[in-house]
Amino acid sequence: MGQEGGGASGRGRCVGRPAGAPKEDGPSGGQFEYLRTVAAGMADSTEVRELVYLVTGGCGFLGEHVVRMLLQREPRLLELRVFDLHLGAWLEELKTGPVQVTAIQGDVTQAHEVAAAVAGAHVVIHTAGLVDVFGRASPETIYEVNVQGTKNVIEACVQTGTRFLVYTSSMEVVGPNIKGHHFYRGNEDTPYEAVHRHPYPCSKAQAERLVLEANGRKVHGGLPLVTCALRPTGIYGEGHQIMRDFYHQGLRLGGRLFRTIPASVEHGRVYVGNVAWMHVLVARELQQRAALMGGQVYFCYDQSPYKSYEDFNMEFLGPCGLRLVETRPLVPYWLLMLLAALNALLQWLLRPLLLYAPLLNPYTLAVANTAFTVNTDKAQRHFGYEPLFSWEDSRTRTIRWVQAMEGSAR
Ligand SMILES: NC(=O)C1=CN([C@@H]2O[C@H](COP(=O)(O)OP(=O)(O)OC[C@H]3O[C@@H](n4cnc5c(N)ncnc54)[C@H](O)[C@@H]3O)[C@@H](O)[C@H]2O)C=CC1
Ligand SMILES: C[C@@H](CO)CCC[C@@H](C)[C@H]1CC[C@H]2[C@@H]3[C@H](O)CC4=CC(=O)CC[C@]4(C)[C@H]3CC[C@]12C
Repeated sequence: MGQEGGGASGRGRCVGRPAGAPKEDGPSGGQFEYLRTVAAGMADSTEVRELVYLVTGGCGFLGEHVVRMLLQREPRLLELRVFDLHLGAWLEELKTGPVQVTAIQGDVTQAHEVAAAVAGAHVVIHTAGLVDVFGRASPETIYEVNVQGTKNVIEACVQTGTRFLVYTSSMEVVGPNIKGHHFYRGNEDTPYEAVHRHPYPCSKAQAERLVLEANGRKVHGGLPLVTCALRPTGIYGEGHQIMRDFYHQGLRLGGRLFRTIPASVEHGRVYVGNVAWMHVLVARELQQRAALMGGQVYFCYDQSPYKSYEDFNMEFLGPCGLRLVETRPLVPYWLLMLLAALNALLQWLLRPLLLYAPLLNPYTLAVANTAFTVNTDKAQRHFGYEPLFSWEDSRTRTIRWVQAMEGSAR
């Protein structure tokens, strides 16, 4: 097996043991024009339908796009199992096509529920997770879902004989680290001190390590388990809850957003449709190129431009009437740090009464102010990945989604 994982290979360190608490509902899916088109254009091929796929977290922001992309672009699909704590009503519309779509309401922290869902599947795409950097979940459950949940998925594959496992990891497995080191146009082999303290990156790093270390384990039936991990940078597109939060914040402030991050601090972003496509492609090619791809990590990338987080968001929010005030942050960084700390204190004080989880907290401020961009072609070299959606297409689709939200916001 080709070992390319080196510096940024996720052999990171976590300071302190992470743990977590239940996550809020992910955004309901189904209302995006592209996704409806994808569903309508379900794969129609002469290939034999014989494969069973399971997507955990299949009703989440990314999960929904993966589910729909599989239906459109995996012609060998016989059954698609969608496993999630919160099932979306939109799943019903997918049950009219040639693929059997099985909705399974379940919890990845419950090993028996995972084993029942995995049994008989040829491929598992594990996207389920608590994506929380806002303090909504206590550390214990972040660990429970992201690490123990992943252990349950791995053991279910081994016990039931499922041989192919794709894990949705994250750029956060690498960085930004707690020292604020910039990661500039890095790749999967770039040396970087991946040291974390926050429960979310710690849990993702531990889960990724478990998945990669499971590669080659014998599953029921004696054949080896083949695993790999995909590391998206900041995903954007139809259904992105944080983009929705920024939009509504701008509406509340009279159409203005106030810059808090220097324009020079570039943050990697990738369109959700391209991330979904990479999941579909890697799951297919993993079956053909196990020796090369097994145990590997791949950053998710496309032609989305390198910009600061706020400037990138304005590519979509600007055409929808919002304006980013000032070309440089209005308030000094030390004052932002103070405000972020006050938000964290308020969250702690109010927790017995209500959940106060603003976008600005010490962790999000530090991450947003640390450049992290990737420049790699490993996915292209290993399994022929090319983005399915151009930057222009990704931008147009996202703008249309915000505009559709605008209609509902009036
Ligand atoms: N959103 C982003 O920018 C990025 C996300 N990722 C990863 O992508 C994956 C999906 O993230 P998103 O779609 O953004 O999040 P999301 O919160 O929209 O989707 C996560 C899904 O997992 C489900 N889930 C949560 N706990 C569960 C449990 N105990 N049992 C079963 N299902 C459970 C949720 O109900 C939800 O549908 C996550 O693993 C995340 O770490 C990685 C890089 C960037
Ligand atoms: C100064 C604050 C208020 O203006 C910061 C506002 C932006 C932040 C909310 C985001 C900046 C960077 C984002 C993270 C990044 O894209 C990497 C991620 C990877 C994941 O796996 C999950 C999401 C996230 C942690 C993402 C979350 C939001 C930001 C911190």
